[in-house]
Amino acid sequence: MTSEVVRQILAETEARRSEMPSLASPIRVADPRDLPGRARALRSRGISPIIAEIKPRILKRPLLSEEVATIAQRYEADAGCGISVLTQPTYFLGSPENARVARRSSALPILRKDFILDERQLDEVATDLVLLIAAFSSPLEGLVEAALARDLEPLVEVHTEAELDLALKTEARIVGINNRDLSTLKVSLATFEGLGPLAKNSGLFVVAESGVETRRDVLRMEEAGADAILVGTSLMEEPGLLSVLNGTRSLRREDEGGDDQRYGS
Ligand SMILES: O=P(O)(O)OC[C@@H](O)[C@@H](O)c1c[nH]c2ccccc12
Repeated sequence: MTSEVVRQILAETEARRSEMPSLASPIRVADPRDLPGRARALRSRGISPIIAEIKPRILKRPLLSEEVATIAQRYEADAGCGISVLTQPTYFLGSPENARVARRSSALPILRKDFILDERQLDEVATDLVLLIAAFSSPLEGLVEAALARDLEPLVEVHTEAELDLALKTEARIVGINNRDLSTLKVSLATFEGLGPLAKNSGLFVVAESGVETRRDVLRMEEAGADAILVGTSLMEEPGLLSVLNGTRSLRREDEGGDDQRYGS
């Protein structure tokens, strides 16, 4: 079962397949950036690795290139671990250009977030990582291999144990466990707590995705084994929250409630 919104996105993507150019020249990013390496480096400094998302839908409008650049620079300055960029155009109001701008504007690894149904979509923009959704990106094994052949690190997203098993059968080294159920769009952090330890036992780099809003949520995901945590909505609403979520700035009680001072000085 899939939600109406997701069904619509999949139908649109499917319809675009007929216009996609053939595989003349598979794309290759010049100098791939290593997400797990950066996560390790941050962790050794006591910083929680947060993959911060650029998700225009939260602002209900597409972003100007300058805005994408500003957000990307802010995420890097606040010790983010990577940047996730929505490129899905209609529902999420993203674009491949946003991924290009984000990569130009910061030194962080860039994860492209879209609904990848066809190998040719991988050549639309050069990034460091690409999201493949186990429930939709089919055949998963083939798309994982196609990504790896381009030095494009696949992050395979799962929401159930069956999908995790599917991901484990591929060559993927990074798995994302989505706390949001794409059939109901409901979020529960307990999803990661159930599947995270299973994925970790398999030796994968494990990302907790969706529904994280507070420092407490971050610590809860780390407790359950998250190597990195992906956050979209709450950062788009308040970019300054990144330094609170990753623990580089603490939220002081006396500052709570004030607008600008909410996150301490
Ligand atoms: O906004 P949130 O709850 O912090 O979630 C971010 C991210 O996990 C979410 O945007 C996402 C997870 N998987 C996806 C697949 C497609 C589009 C978007 C997503």
